[in-house]
Amino acid sequence: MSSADKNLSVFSTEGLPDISQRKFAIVVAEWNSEVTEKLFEGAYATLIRYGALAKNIERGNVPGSFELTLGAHWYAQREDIDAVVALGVVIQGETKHNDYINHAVAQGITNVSIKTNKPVIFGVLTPNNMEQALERSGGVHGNKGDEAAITAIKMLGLQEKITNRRG
Ligand SMILES: Nc1c(NC[C@H](O)[C@H](O)[C@H](O)CO)[nH]c(=O)[nH]c1=O
Ligand SMILES: CC(=O)[C@@H](O)COP(=O)(O)O
Repeated sequence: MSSADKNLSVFSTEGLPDISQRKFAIVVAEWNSEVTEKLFEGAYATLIRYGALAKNIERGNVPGSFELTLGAHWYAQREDIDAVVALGVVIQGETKHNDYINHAVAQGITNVSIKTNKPVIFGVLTPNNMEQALERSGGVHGNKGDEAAITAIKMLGLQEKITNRRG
């Protein structure tokens, strides 16, 4: 199913865990900031809506999506951070540069998540053009930032269930 068939901001909220004591980091790429700011707004608002406290949400900017991996790693290594949301927008250019960035950051974020044993969420848009980016950052297809935040919350819920750990 593509984003065109499933609005990124529509999701089941059944059984979400209590996140009032959980700490989140949101790492935001500055490239295409008109879009990444909207992703951030969506992610931040979703965390707050489902119970996170503003004082428990930290933001860090990185220059481009390629740097999301290291930014996420620095946050995920911190003992007090429970989950990290990485937000970026890599728009296809004339060359394959975007492919290298996309693959590197997808793999990099996966590695950080496994290495630190924490949810590190891939909130990176990989559109063909700015129009597709805008459609997925608060436009007709919803907001990937909302989806990334709810994914972080759901993974914390699963972690609690599997490990019997309360936040
Ligand atoms: N073209 C885009 C980039 N490019 C920059 C890289 O992410 C990186 O900062 C640079 O290669 C230095 O390591 N980044 C995006 O997030 N989005 C783009 O469309
Ligand atoms: C995805 C990018 O980094 C972008 O600047 C590359 O554009 P191009 O492929 O046209 O050089």
